[in-house]
Amino acid sequence: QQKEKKVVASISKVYPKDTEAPPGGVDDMTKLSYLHEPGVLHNLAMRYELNEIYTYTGNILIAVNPFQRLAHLYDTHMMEQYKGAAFGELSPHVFAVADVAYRAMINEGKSNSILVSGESGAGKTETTKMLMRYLAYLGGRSRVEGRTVEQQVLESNPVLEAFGNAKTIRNNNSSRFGKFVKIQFDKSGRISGAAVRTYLLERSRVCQVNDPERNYHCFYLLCAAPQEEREKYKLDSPKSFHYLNQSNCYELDGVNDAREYLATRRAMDIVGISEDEQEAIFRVVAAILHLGNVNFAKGVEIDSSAIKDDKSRFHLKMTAELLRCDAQKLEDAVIKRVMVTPEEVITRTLDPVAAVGSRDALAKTLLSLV
Ligand SMILES: Nc1ncnc2c1ncn2[C@@H]1O[C@H](COP(=O)(O)OP(=O)(O)OP(=O)(O)O)[C@@H](O)[C@H]1O
Repeated sequence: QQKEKKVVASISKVYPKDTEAPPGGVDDMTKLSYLHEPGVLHNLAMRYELNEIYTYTGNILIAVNPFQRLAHLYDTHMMEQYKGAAFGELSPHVFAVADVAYRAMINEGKSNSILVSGESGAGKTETTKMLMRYLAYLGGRSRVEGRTVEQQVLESNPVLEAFGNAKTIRNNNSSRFGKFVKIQFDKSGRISGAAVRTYLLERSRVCQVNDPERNYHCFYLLCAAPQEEREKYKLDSPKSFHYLNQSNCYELDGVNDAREYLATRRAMDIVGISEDEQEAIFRVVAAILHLGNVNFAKGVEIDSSAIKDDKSRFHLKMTAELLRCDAQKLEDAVIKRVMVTPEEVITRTLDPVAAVGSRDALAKTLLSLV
C-alpha cells in the first residue's frame, strides 16, 4: 500500500474510488462501481501483481502482456477445463473466448470471428497463437495427406514470422504486417482447412533499418544456414550486406538463427511448401541481399550511372543468377527508366541517386512477392 501523501488536485481530476472492490481486483470490469480510466487501470494492475493477466469487460477479454512464459496457463489440462465451460464460469482466459466463438459457430451454423487488437508488443501475435492452438485442439484430428490440418494451421505461424517479423525497439518479434487467419470447420466441427491472408507488409524495412532494430528475420536465418546452403547463395555474415549493416543489431537474445532456419524449413515442409518452392523463396531472399550491395557511379553521359566496381558487378551477377534472369537486363532495369507514351516508348538513364532508388524499389517488391 502507498504511504500517505498529501496531494492537491483540481476536483475535475479526482475520481471516486471503488471501496467495495476486493483487494485482488475484480475479474470482470463491469463489476466495478465506477468505470473510469484510473479505476480500470488500477484493477488491471492489481490483478497483474497476482499474475492474473486476463480480465473481462463484459464479453471482451483484456490481456496484459506478462513478458514471461506462464506454461501452466496454456497446457492441455487448462484446455480441457475450458472446453464447453460456460463463459464467465472459470477465470478469464483466451481459451474461454475461443470456446464461446466455436460453440456459437456450431450451434448457430454461422461463421464467427475473433478480433485481436492492441499496440505493438501488447501480445497480439502470442494471443492469436493461443487462440489457434485452442481451436485446433477443439477441432483436431482430420487428416490431409498424412499430416493433420491443425498441425499445418499452427506451423503457418513460424513461416509467416520468418518473413514478416523483425526486431523493433518495442518488440523483438514484431509482426510488420496485418493478418486474417481463416480456419474452416466441417459440419461435425472438425477443422477442414485454413487460409491466411496478410496485409500491408512494412516494405521500407527491407532497405532501411534503424539501429537498434533488425531487418526481417529471414535474412539473418539464411545467413546462418548450413555451410553448403550459404555457399550456394554466396552468403557471408550479415555484416557484409548493406541492407543489414545499417544497424548494429545482428543477433537476438535467446534466439539461435541457425536453429531457427532449420525450424522454418521444417515448418514450411509441414505447411506443404515443396522443396523446390522453398529453394525458390530463399533464392529471392538471398537475391535481395546481393541486390542491396550493388552500388552505382556516375556514367559517361550526363545524368546516367554505371555499376560502380567489380564488387558491385559480382553482386549484380549473383542477383541475376539467383533470380534466374539476364544480368544485363537486370542492370538496365535498375539504371534506366522506361516511359511509355501514346506515341512512343522512351528510355531515360538515371543518375546514381535515382538508380539507388530504383534498386531499393525492386528489393521491396521482391520481398513482397515472397
Ligand atoms: N501470453 C503471453 N505469455 C508470455 N509471453 C507473452 C505473452 N504475450 C506476449 N508475450 C511476450 O511479449 C512479446 C511481444 O508479444 P507479441 O509479439 O505477441 O506482440 P504483438 O502485439 O503481436 O506486437 P506487434 O504488433 O509488434 O507484432 C512476445 O514475443 C512474448 O515474449
